[in-house]
Amino acid sequence: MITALDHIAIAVPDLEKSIKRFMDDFGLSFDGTEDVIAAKTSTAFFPVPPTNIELVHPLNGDGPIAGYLEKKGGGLHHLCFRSDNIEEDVERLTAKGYQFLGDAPSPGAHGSKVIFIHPKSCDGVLVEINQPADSH
Ligand SMILES: C[C@@H](C(=O)O)C(=O)SCCNC(=O)CCNC(=O)[C@H](O)C(C)(C)COP(=O)(O)OP(=O)(O)OC[C@H]1O[C@@H](n2cnc3c(N)ncnc32)[C@H](O)[C@@H]1OP(=O)(O)O
Ligand SMILES: [Co+2]
Repeated sequence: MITALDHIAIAVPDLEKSIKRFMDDFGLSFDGTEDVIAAKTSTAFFPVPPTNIELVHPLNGDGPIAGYLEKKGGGLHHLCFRSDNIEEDVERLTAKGYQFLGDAPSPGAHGSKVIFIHPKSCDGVLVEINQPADSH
C-alpha cells in the first residue's frame, strides 16, 4: 500500500551549486549526500516535512540522469511514493498494466528498495516506489 509522498527529485547538472541553493537561498536543512551505486546516481536529500527534496546527479558521468541532463539540462525528474510492501504494490500495479523498469526492486538511497514505473504508464511522469530500510 502507498503510504506517503517520500520525495520529489530534481536532476541537476552541478550538485554542489544546487546544494548551496537549497541550503543557503531556500534555507532548507541538508541531510547529506549519498552515492547510490546500483542506481548510478549521486543524491542529496533535504527534508521538507512530511516529504523530501532529492537532488539527483550522474555518478561517474554515467546512468539515467546523464541521459536526462544531456537532453534537458536539468528539471523535475521523478516523484517517489513510499510503500509498506513494495512487492505487493508491484504485483498489483503490474496486473493493472503498468510497465515497470526492471524485474524487481533494487537498492536505493538510505538502504531503501526502489523500483520505477515508465513515464509512458503515468501521464509522462516518472514514478518511483520505495520501501524504507526499517520496514523491509
Ligand atoms: C537513488 C534513487 C532513490 O531515490 O533512492 C533514485 O531516485 S535513482 C534516480 C535515477 N534512476 C532512474 O531514473 C531509473 C529509472 N529511469 C530509467 O530507467 C530511464 O531514465 C527511463 C525513464 C527509462 C528513460 O530512459 P531512456 O533511455 O528511455 O530515455 P529517453 O530519453 O530515450 O526517454 C524515453 C522517453 O521517456 C521520457 N523521459 C525520460 N526521462 C523522463 C523523466 N525523468 N520524466 C518524464 N519523462 C521522461 C522521454 O522524454 C522520452 O519520451 P518521448 O518518447 O515522448 O520523447
Ligand atoms: Co528517487
